[in-house]
Amino acid sequence: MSLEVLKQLDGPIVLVGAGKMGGALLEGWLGLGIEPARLVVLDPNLNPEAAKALADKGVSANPAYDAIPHAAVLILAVKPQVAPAVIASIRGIVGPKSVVVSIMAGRTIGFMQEALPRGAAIVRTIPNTPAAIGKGITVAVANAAVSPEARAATSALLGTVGPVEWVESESLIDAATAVSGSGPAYVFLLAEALAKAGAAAGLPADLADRLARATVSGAGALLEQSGIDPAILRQNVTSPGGTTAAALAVLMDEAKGFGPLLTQAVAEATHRSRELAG
Ligand SMILES: NC(=O)C1=CN([C@@H]2O[C@H](COP(=O)(O)OP(=O)(O)OC[C@H]3O[C@@H](n4cnc5c(N)ncnc54)[C@H](O)[C@@H]3O)[C@@H](O)[C@H]2O)C=CC1
Ligand SMILES: O=C(O)[C@@H]1CCC=N1
Repeated sequence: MSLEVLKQLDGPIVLVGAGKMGGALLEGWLGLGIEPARLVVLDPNLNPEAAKALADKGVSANPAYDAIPHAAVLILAVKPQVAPAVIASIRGIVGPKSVVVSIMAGRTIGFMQEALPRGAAIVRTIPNTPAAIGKGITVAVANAAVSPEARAATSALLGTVGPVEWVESESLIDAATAVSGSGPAYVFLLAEALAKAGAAAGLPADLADRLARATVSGAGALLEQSGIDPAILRQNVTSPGGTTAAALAVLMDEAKGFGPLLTQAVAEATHRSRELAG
């Protein structure tokens, strides 16, 4: 269904910025059936091998700007700090029927409305890097110029790499950025810290790495596939008076445990997202 919506788009899907997040979306799209010929990738720092690999797949990489028709969907996936210069350079690709989808942390719809042609349809989103394997999640908010068709096209495009959660209030995007946008980094840090803690407890470092990796990915898969509340899954591991209870007494400390630490971390990330608005 979603790919059908994309096939009917009038114009290319233009990705501006193919770094870690733009590249993850691109990998997801190519892996999940988007026609490569629909895609245009603009990134001045693409290395020659990457540009050739895209061209070999049928993706247009760094064509001349004036050869690019108005985009059906244009995804802004550059750093928020370079947004003013980048938007100025791509304005010509934005036509009356284009929808501009920003994945930039912080940059507001108001900022983009100022920088893009008057009346542009804009969706501000925050995806995350598991999109590369079709396991992302995106939170999105639209401005008033986004038609139901443009919203459907955006949902279809981002929906190829995971669910899309539409919200009505733009202010929620900063907190969503702190939870799901940055969140994979917190989970990877957990894997790193668990491996180090295992080595400190006497395991050979390479075994500790394998155990931590398999534990984080296995627990994530169980959470996803079982659909069971994480608190119940936690209780299922925890025998009264056993080893897990001993560890959780530290991790669930009301003052110094995971809970207050993550609340503080998410508050800091939310604050930083607001600062990046510019
Ligand atoms: N990395 C992540 O997990 C997430 C990142 N984001 C957002 O995605 C955006 C990109 O972040 P990353 O991919 O991490 O950064 P990155 O630095 O890996 O990618 C940015 C890309 O933009 C390219 N670029 C620079 N100037 C350009 C121009 N004039 N035209 C086209 N491309 C240009 C760079 O060469 C680079 O490949 C940021 O705004 C970030 O806030 C959002 C959600 C998650
Ligand atoms: O760290 C950042 O600013 C970006 C936004 C969310 C994940 N990476």
